[in-house]
Order: sequence, then C-alpha cells, then structure tokens
Amino acid sequence: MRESASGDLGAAETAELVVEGASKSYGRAESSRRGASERRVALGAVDLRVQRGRFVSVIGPSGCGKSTLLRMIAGLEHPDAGSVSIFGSTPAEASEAKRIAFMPQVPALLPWLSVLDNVKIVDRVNRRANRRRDALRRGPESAGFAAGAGAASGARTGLALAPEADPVALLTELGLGDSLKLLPGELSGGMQQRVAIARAFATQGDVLLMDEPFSALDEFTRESTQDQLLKLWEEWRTTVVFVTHSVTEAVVLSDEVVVMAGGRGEPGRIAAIVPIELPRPRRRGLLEAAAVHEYEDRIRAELQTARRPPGSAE
Ligand SMILES: Nc1ncnc2c1ncn2[C@@H]1O[C@H](COP(=O)(O)OP(=O)(O)OP(=O)(O)O)[C@@H](O)[C@H]1O
Repeated sequence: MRESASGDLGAAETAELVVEGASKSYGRAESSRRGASERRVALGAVDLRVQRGRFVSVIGPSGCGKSTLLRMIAGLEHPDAGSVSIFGSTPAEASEAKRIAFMPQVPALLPWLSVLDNVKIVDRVNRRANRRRDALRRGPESAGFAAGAGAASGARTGLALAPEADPVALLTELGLGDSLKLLPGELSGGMQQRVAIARAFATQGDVLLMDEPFSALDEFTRESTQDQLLKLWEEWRTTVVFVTHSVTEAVVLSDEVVVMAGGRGEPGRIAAIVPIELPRPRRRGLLEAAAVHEYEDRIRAELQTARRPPGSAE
C-alpha cells in the first residue's frame, strides 16, 4: 500500500472508504397529472466498505445503480440519505484535495493537446489545488492563502498529500513512450484509454473510480489494457472502485467483486460480495484457468440469484 506523504494516516484519516445507508432517487417527488409519483429509487440504502489499497469491482444488471454509486463516491451526486466517507473525508473535501480520480467510459481527452499534454493537464487544471496542497505540506502558516477554507479543511481532515507522478514515466510504463507527441485523433481506442489511465494515475489520488472504462475496446485490446492497469495498480496500490459488465474482467482485476441487484423498477442494492483470492501479481497468461472459471461461475450464480426479487423463493 502506498503511504501518505506524511508517512502514515493522519489523525482524522481512516483506512476505509465507507458508504453507509446511502440511497438515491431521481425524478420529481410530487405526483404527476396521472396521480403517480414520478420519483424512482435508483439505489436503496447501500452499505459498502472498501479497505484502502484494495481493487474492488462492481457488477450487476443494467440500471441497478452501479454508476450512481460510483458518482456518489466521487461526490458528483449527493445521497438523499446516508453518507459517503473517503478515508475520513467527505467526497467534496477529497475531490478538492485531488484525492479522487474519475475515469469514465469514454476517455474524454482534449483533441488539440498531445498525449503528454493530456496527462500534464491534470497538473495545470489543478494548479490551485496544488498550491493548497504544497502549502498544507509546509504547514498552514507557511503561505498567505494557506489560511483559506480549503487549507483549513485539509488540516482538519488530516488529508495525506501525495506528490505528483511523472507523466512521461507513466506513459512509458503504459507502452506510450513513442507516442508522447501524437494527438488523440492519431491513437487507437485502446491507446486513448491508456492515456486516460495515465492521466488518472497522474493525479496520484487515493481513490480511482472507473466506470466501464474498457467496454468499448475489442477483446484483445481489452485484455492487454487490463494487464497494463494491473501492472500499474500493483505498483501504486491506489484504492480502485471499478464498474464493469464483464464477469471475467471483474475476477481478473479484483480483490473483491460487489454483486449488485435491482433495476427495472427495483431499487439497486448489494446482493453479495465475493472475495477473489487469486495470487498476485496477476496477468492473464499467468492465471490458472480453472481457478478463474470457478470464480466466474460463482459470480454468475450470485447474479442469477440477484435477479430474483428479494424474499422470493427459488
Ligand atoms: N441523472 C439521472 N436522472 C434520472 N434518472 C437517472 C439518472 N441517473 C440514473 N438514473 C436512473 O437510475 C437508475 C440507475 O442508473 P445507473 O446509471 O446508476 O445504473 P447502472 O447500473 O450504472 O446501469 P448501466 O449498467 O446500464 O450503466 C436507472 O433507472 C437510471 O435510469
């Protein structure tokens, strides 16, 4: 596990990302003209605990609330009830201190910037956060602006402040060392996703949230990109929450697979958590096929069970 810049966890910092009783509904609360409420419960009261440094995948049928859960952890959605704690901080505090990296399905690279500049942009866009972070490293009294609300909240929450990663080294590690000057339009889909991975790791956040990042890739590219991600993750041990529809992908990458149920009118809920005890370092070629299949079968069975409404007989 990567240690915080201060060497260990701060006073207010915890070793877990905790989602507690978090629920989320969409739509209008008042009744429509036809008399029925248009409010839909996307997530019921969801509880989830992720240990620092773990790789956790979330899998479940379409509409069960996987992305909603991820967006709540990212602070992009607020739960109607319940709470989210990122190692003791609120999602807003964690994202202000650049501790959350979010990677959507589409790489969202800036088309006019080179590969290298697309990774470096993390630093430019977050210059304000960087200044605050540097000031926090030196102590709250060391800079004029350090007495501001952000610095105060950082000190209060004991946020660990990570150093920046070297974008060139990251891109080289992801096999893009020869493509630094290319534009995104000159890259394949797999290469674009690897730039997005480099950008996500470049933030050196404590949590990396990935929403079906490889779903648009062909099978071969998907597998090699998974291997690249595994290699990087094994080095950095960032806490990852990874949404996927692929059972195999979830098994190959994860320490734990969270199986969700719901959707189609049912509130999303966590139906099961399956620990994956395959040895690391993991690479596709190194994994024992029978062991992978066993986990795949177990998760498929959990998904089948989860399709039945809660309380229904087999
Ligand atoms: N911004 C929104 N406004 C209204 N309804 C929403 C919104 N976001 C999600 N929903 C609804 O909440 C439910 C859960 O959606 P969510 O995208 O979290 O599911 P998901 O499991 O990620 O689905 P998929 O696997 O298809 O991406 C769905 O019924 C969806 O229609």
